[in-house]
Order: sequence, then structure tokens, then C-alpha cells
Amino acid sequence: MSGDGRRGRGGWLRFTKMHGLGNDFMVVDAITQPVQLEASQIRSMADRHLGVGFDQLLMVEPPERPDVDFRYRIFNADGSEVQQCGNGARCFARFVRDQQLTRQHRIRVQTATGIMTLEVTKKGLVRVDMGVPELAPAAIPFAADEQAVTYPITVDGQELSIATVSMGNPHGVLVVDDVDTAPVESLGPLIEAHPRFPARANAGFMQVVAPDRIRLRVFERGVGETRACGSGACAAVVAGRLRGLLSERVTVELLGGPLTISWPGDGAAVTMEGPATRVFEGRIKPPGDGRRSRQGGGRPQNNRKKKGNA
Ligand SMILES: N[C@H](CCC[C@H](N)C(=O)O)C(=O)O
Repeated sequence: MSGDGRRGRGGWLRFTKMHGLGNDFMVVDAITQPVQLEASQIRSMADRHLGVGFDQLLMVEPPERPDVDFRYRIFNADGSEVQQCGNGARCFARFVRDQQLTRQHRIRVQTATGIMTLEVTKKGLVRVDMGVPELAPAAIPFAADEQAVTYPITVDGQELSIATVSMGNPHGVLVVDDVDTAPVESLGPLIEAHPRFPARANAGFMQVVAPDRIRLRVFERGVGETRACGSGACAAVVAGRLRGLLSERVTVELLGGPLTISWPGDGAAVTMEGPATRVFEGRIKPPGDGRRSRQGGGRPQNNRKKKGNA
């Protein structure tokens, strides 16, 4: 990945531990320190007993194009590089301001699939333009002959009705009666690895409380169940609106707390607003030596066409 293979003095890597509603991150500044990490090293640092412990590692890199402020890279706890992390985007905005890498309130970042605008609000929350959702099966990617609001899918011998949405990363969304009793532990991993999701998927379990309020649990690709999933909240609202169940602006209640998600409808971007919290600063010597055989560090999980959201 980025950097020239050397790390900071003595091989120590500076990081900041952050979270968005309990979805937690190791945030690494790859601008003021050289960083090169292999997928195996990310997996080791993700370990909650032997490493830092996190759901995702977020990398802050210099911009690769003149119309953005930073490059934003995301790695799941299993070491896979992915295209989107909504809770991470909020923490990214707080991080680059706290570290004085920018003084801007509106920050444009380039991800593996597009450009996002992050805005730190006067209330200290962060508003993120999450881009226009993709619904075509090929964009998710999901095996289906044509686009539909929901698809029949067999999981563990059960016939389910699943919606699929890409926010840059793939989501399968189920409607359930009660998230507290939803089969997240049993069905989550089976949906994540279902053969109809060739790039795997994040599995959302959505309970509609009212047109402007849902409860949501997410079994995240490459991690497992997290306390919150920002892109999952966006995907659930899109899926719910397409089913005629939800209004334009929805409060999404996740295990870790609420997000406000707005989606005017087809062709429009999804907006997410919520908190970003810094927990501690630290240094770690990544296990092993990043200079051994270069891996791609995990290919982006699916090739959503590149486009700006501006
Ligand atoms: N597990 C996700 C990436 C992180 C998404 C989540 N943490 C968020 O806040 O959007 C994936 O493999 O697509």
C-alpha cells in the first residue's frame, strides 16, 4: 500500500482510535508518516486481544487528483480493502481536522469508487454525501437476470426476500419484525458469503417502526456484526423507500445509537449525519515486516464504476 516501506522511527506506527456509534476504527495518517501494511498485518492489528482491535482500518493519504483534499482508503478487520465506510467517513473528517491536516469544514475525499463530501457541522456532527446508490444487480454485484426491488433468495433452506443496494459497497437488506430477535448470527454470515454475492455482501436486518424511523442491525462483510454501519443505514433507507415503507428523512436506530439518513429518491445522493468520536492516540509496531512480498493489500471488493458525486 502507500509509503515507501519504511515506517516511523523505530518502526512505530502512529494511529488514533475512533468510532462512529461504536463501529470502531484505527485511523492512520499516511501523509506525515510512511506506511506500508500487508493484509496479514491489518488482520493482526484488528485482533481485540493481541492488537489494537477495530472493525476497520482507515488510511488517510495524499490526494491523487487536484479536485479532492485527501484519498480515503478502508480495510476491514479481515484485511480486505473495500470501497465505502460511512461511519469511517465521519471519523475521517474529524481526524484530519484534529490532526490539522486541514482547516476546512467541507472536505472532499476520493475513495475507491468515487468522491465524497464530508462536512463538519456547527453542532459538531459530520454530514456526509454518500453518493448516489446503485441498484442494478451488476453494480452490487448480485446474480440476477434483471433489476428488482426485492429478489427471492434461498439461505439455509429458507426462502427470503432480499433487497440489494450498493453505496460503493454491496448490501443485502432484509425486513424483519423485530431486530432484537432477528437471526443475525445465523443468517448474517450465510448472506455475507452467499454465492449470489460474488464480492460478498454486508447483511442488513431492518425493522420498520414508522415511515421516519427504523431499527437496524448489520452483519458486516469482512468483520461480523458491528454496533453500527453507516453505509448499511443508507442502504436500508434506500431499500425501504423503494418498497414504499419509508419517508425521505429517516432516523436509523443502530445498536450504537441513531443516524439521520435522507434520500430524496432515484438519481439523488444519500446524505448521512451523525457523530464521530476520538477515543485515544497510540503507537504500534505492526507485526511482521511490511517489506516482504508486496500484496495488493486486498483488491477493492467490487468494481463499481468510478464517478464523482459532486
Ligand atoms: N464492511 C463494509 C465496510 C465498512 C462499512 C461500515 N463500517 C460503514 O460504516 O459503512 C464492507 O465490507 O463493505
